[in-house]
Amino acid sequence: MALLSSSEIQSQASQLSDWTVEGKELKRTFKFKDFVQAINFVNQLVEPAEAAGHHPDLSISYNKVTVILTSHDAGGLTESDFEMAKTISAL
Ligand SMILES: C[C@H](O)[C@H](O)[C@H]1CNC2=NC(N)=NC(=O)C2=N1
Repeated sequence: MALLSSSEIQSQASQLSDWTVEGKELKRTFKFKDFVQAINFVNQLVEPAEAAGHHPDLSISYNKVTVILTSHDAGGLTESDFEMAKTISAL
């Protein structure tokens, strides 16, 4: 998947709420009631990530899950990252 230009990134990001572009990453923190709910959310990510062959970088801190999307192969943001952000937002 090809790297997006900065204008493509801006236009894609404008279609997403609650995600921020930070350098070569698309980032969002989700907050839950407790750790179990946070882990449930992480488990829900597994199937769409496997289906897309595109995997988020995750960090979990008690009831918060930070999701970072970047295309490691391409070395930056691609269409796959924005598609996965939309998929995750819709869970
Ligand atoms: C072979 C396999 O498709 C690749 O290793 C995929 C797997 N998942 C991936 N996920 C992400 N976020 N970036 C990648 O470059 C990537 N590469």
